[in-house]
Amino acid sequence: MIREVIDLYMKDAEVCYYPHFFSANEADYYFKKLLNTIDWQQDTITVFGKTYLQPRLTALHANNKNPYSYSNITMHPKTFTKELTDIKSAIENEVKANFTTCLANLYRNGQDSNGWHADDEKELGKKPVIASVTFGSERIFHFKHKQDPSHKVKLVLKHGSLLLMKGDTQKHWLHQLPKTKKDIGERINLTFRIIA
Ligand SMILES: O=C(O)CCC(=O)C(=O)O
Ligand SMILES: [Fe+2]
Repeated sequence: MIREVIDLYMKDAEVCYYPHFFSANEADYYFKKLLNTIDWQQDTITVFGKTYLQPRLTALHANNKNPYSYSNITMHPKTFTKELTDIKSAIENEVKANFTTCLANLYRNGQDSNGWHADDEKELGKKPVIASVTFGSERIFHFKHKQDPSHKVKLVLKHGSLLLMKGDTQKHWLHQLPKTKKDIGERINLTFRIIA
């Protein structure tokens, strides 16, 4: 299959965006299925010694037993569901990587968010390949260069889209999913990663 792909041409990074990686029908199907079959939970995180409820629900799935730790929490994976396996295969056909792990995020409404961070934990390796899929309400996504914060990139992550981050992206850039005052519904994000 031939799909539209947009290279973001960001300095010190390798990022590309597939606005319609999945068809509208596939995306509708996966959104409903994932909402109902994933065991979503709200974890607490500790940042600078203070404990907060995460402003979103999450789940970790993998084809190995390797945990994933960030912001002082350690998640232990469950096995992949049928839909996660199918989505992973569709991405791997395009991306030529073998993902082990999926961190799933459920943003319940515009008040749920994901603050500035880089996915640079050492278990992801030196140049992590991260494939990030969106189902449900579209949201704005921001990048900011670590050494040159005036260097910013914004994009809208659409229903059924795929954002691919590789190379030195995590080394040189932060990303976030800000809150929005818009009255919007749920968004599911799946980030496929390699944790060997
Ligand atoms: O929801 C998103 O699009 C971003 C998720 C993300 O950055 C992460 O889980 O590391
Ligand atoms: Fe991230």
